Amino acid sequence: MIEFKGVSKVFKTKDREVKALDDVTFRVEKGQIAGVIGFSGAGKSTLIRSVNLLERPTDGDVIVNGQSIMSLKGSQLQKAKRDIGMIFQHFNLLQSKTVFENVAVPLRLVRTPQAEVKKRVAELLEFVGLSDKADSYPEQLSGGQKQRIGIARALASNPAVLLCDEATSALDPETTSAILQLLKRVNTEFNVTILIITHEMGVIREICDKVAVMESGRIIEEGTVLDVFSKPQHQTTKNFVRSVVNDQIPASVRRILEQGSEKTRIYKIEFIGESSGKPLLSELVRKFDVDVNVLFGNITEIQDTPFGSLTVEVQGEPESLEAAFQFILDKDLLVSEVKLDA
Ligand SMILES: Nc1ncnc2c1ncn2[C@@H]1O[C@H](COP(=O)(O)OP(=O)(O)OP(=O)(O)O)[C@@H](O)[C@H]1O
Repeated sequence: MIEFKGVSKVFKTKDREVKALDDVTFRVEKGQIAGVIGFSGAGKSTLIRSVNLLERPTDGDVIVNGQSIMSLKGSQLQKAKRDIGMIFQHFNLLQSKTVFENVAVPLRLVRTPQAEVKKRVAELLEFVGLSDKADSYPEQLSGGQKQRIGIARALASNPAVLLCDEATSALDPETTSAILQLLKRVNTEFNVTILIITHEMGVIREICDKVAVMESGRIIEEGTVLDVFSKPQHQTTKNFVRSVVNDQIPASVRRILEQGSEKTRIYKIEFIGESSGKPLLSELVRKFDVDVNVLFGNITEIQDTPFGSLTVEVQGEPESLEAAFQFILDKDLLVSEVKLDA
């Protein structure tokens, strides 16, 4: 569990002060995967680095696994930090050490006996699928392989919490997906709570349960990933959602709208999960004297839940259209009429 309570951080430089975090309150439950998204400079790195005190907040409190990390000192703080693993955008591996020795670093720090080190590193390399690379050096690995080693190293001390600082930003889309799936396994197999910071909404969509959107050091919106994707409130959030779910009116639909006819209406039916637009469409055709054409479909998956919209054209006499519209309104579906100025 990670909890930020009114956390602020002010950086003082020679000529000015920067408020990198401004009264941030946010909670990640045990076993959750939470993502924080924001543009460059929003304060994401400062936020994630405050969890293990790589940055010490100037105000507020950070609670990790039930204890205020900021009140700890000396050996107690070291012990608490061992319970927090971290992976980085540029992997931060030691270039002069083998893969085996890189993964062993946290174990060596606490003087783990050699036989135990060997056993644990072998387990970890197997978990990340790189048992055959134990004697290689980081420069001999691909980006994805380096991040797998970063993950193995971060897990060496059996942490309850894993911090991911733009962990996939340097990777291509396919490798990103493989690393995200590995993080999902870390979460489900070891019940590790994961906090991810990213500027890519695709990362949030693929593995997060919860998301917070940051801007100018503040959290401007937060919620479950499904809620934030389906009902984004803030313009910045809408822009992030748009980067993975295209909700613009396509040119072909625009042309129909421009022609404008009282015998045609266009609707966008949004759906989440099991409910889909299909039964509605066949019912419309059966019950009313209208024709229905699907103009545009847009379906994505948030974790394993289908999410998207269908844009349909309904044609008929004005009274049939009105009756069909009332029927749609009575349904428990998110339906809106598509208009040019929308
Ligand atoms: N050590 C520092 N000294 C002074 N200002 C800093 C320092 N670290 C960060 N800042 C400032 O704090 C603000 C937040 O920075 P931060 O790196 O947390 O943002 P970010 O969202 O992680 O951005 P990016 O995605 O570019 O890393 C920025 O205005 C940045 O310039």
